[in-house]
Amino acid sequence: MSSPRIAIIIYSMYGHIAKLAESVKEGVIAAGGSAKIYQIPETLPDEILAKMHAPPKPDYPVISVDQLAEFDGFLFGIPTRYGNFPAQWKVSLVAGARRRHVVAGDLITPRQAFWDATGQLWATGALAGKFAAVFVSTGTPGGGQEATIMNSLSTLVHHGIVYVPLGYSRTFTQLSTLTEIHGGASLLFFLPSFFLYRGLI
Ligand SMILES: Cc1cc2nc3c(=O)[nH]c(=O)nc-3n(C[C@H](O)[C@H](O)[C@H](O)COP(=O)(O)O)c2cc1C
Repeated sequence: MSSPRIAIIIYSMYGHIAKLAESVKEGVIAAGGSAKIYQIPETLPDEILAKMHAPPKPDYPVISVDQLAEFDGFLFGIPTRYGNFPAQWKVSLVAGARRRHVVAGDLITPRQAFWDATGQLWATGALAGKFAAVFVSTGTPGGGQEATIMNSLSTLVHHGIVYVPLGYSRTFTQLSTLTEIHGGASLLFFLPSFFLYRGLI
């Protein structure tokens, strides 16, 4: 059986998700697979990013929504915004979709957010039956890691993408330890179940 084609797809403004993505990739390799890291398009103009003290973007290829159908599985990296996607991933409110950025007095129309550009894929079921997991970064330990993942599920469900949970069956020790700070969705632990789900190991 051929290896599943896995895309690690991230947005990272300050580099934390990018760093996590490298660990996630190591986890895929350790589980016997391979994966490539992609980043979604930035929607903010450079002037705004500079005001937000954002460092230069990581050096990953930018993925378009049309490429999603080429993969069997996804690992989505989301830096939380109040327990939800950042607008680069998905503009959650209708009002937000009409938002304008003001730069030096000029109005700049933001680019369409990644998930918001997947209507055609949704309507044709192009991503149905593919597999996905989500990893997040937050600024604070109780900052909404699980809320962010839960809020991503509606998008996955609409596409018919199967969410692969971490679960506790193989991770109880790691997730119940009180000796270190950790989240509840460490990809290194979840990945073997991803491959099990695919019947690959
Ligand atoms: C508008 C906004 C909202 C945020 N909301 C939260 C939040 O609810 N909880 C939290 O812990 N961090 C929050 N953060 C911090 C980001 O999650 C954090 O900077 C991000 O995970 C860093 O990832 P990155 O370095 O890959 O961009 C927020 C940041 C911004 C700009």
